[in-house]
Amino acid sequence: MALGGSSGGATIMDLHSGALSFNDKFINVYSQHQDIKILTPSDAAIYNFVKKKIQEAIAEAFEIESTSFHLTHPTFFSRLTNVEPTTVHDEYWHQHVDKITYESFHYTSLLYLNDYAKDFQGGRFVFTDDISKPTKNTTVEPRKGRVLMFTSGSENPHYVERVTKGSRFAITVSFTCDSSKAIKDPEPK
Ligand SMILES: O=C(O)CCC(=O)C(=O)O
Ligand SMILES: [Fe+2]
Repeated sequence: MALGGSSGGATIMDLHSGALSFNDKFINVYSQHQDIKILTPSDAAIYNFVKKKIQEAIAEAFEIESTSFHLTHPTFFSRLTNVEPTTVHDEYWHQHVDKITYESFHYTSLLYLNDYAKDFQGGRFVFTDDISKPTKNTTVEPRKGRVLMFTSGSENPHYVERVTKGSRFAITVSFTCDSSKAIKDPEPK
């Protein structure tokens, strides 16, 4: 992320494609920085180990076979801040359904990399019961190492509160049941 960064409040780096926010657009960090090890063999091994653990946890929680769903794209790091948005990509606080935003998703997981209230203010994850007229919320406070897993359809509309202070880091690890949308584990780049 140090090689780019949005001019607004949301920076993403997709491990699969190499898309990295850069001012108000995206660059491909893999093709533009071939001289730099973006993903070392040990980074890739850690990612793939964590992905496998999350996949097993989803299989257990939702009582499905871990072989029946696969990693899909995008799978990305995110950094959210209170900087004013410059494009719609920066507006992370809108309610949405992941399956609509990211068509291939069936299971979404988030691994939080730093702590709500300590490293940043705001930025809690909120499930709403009705996307057009919410009447109740379930709120998740990001904490380093905490994993949130949910099905990506219209049963789980959600949003992220605006960050008011600090930087919030997370990684989205997404899964599909459609084997034609499966991607290989990220490799060293
Ligand atoms: O970072 C999060 O907690 C969730 C972000 C989100 O909802 C998304 O990228 O679809
Ligand atoms: Fe989402």
